[in-house]
Amino acid sequence: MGEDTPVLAVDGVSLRFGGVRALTDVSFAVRPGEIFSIIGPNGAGKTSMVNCISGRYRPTEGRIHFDGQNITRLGPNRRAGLGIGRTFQNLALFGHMSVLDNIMVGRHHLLKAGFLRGMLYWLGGAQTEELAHRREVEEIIDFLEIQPVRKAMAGTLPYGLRKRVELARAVALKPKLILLDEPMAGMNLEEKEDMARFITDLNAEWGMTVLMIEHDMGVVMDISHRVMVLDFGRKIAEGEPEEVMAHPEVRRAYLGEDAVQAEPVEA
Ligand SMILES: Nc1ncnc2c1ncn2[C@@H]1O[C@H](COP(=O)(O)OP(=O)(O)OP(=O)(O)O)[C@@H](O)[C@H]1O
Repeated sequence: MGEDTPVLAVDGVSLRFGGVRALTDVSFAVRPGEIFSIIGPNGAGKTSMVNCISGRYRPTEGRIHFDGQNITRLGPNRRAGLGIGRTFQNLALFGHMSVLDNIMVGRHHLLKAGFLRGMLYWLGGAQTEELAHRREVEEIIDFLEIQPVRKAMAGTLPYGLRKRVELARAVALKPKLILLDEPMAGMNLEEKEDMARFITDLNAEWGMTVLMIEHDMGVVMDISHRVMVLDFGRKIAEGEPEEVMAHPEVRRAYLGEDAVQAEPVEA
């Protein structure tokens, strides 16, 4: 596979719920090492698109390739196993479990040793594997700066920190592509700045390709390499942040038609 093969290629994806057209003929590709953001007004189809990629929804039409492989018909678990990780718009942590256990849960499918093998090789392979496993989890905990709360019950943490633990759990699966659904939602400015830094570091230092839905335009413009804009389920623009924001249809979708028309028009 060449370097130019996109990590993710979405081709002509449409999604209907009965009479509702959530997505209409959307195509785009995410390149290796990119932070790619999907923006758009409420109900534009952003979460629907992420759900089509993670396997939660099956597109009515179109194809999705991950790393060159057609994954359109695969279920969510197979896609996760291939290297697609995700976080959710609403928190999905086990509130009564410790931060450490919440993160370990994410990794269980990565352990090769099954029960029998574990019994046979307890003093050998499985134990070594378990140790390596723990070391990697500790590395993620250090990286996301959650050491001080590693033993705390996840449910007792402030919201911003819980979001970070959720990110840690997704990262623990070592995904090649991570889908972030509104990672900054409900955060204060400081929490947003921290989260933006973690996402850029994950991308730059750990080489993780990121596909993100985010409403906070400041963050999107700051950290995205490329942005796609959806409106009423259709793609209306795609490109680098500045060029997308200058696009007349994007301004119309965000600012309202009147605001755009009110601007002086050159003769
Ligand atoms: N499970 C569903 N059943 C029926 N309609 C749905 C379902 N999920 C989404 N829709 C509809 O599909 C359209 C796109 O919704 P979606 O949640 O993908 O938009 P969004 O851009 O993520 O919005 P928001 O920014 O508000 O989260 C909306 O009209 C929504 O009502």
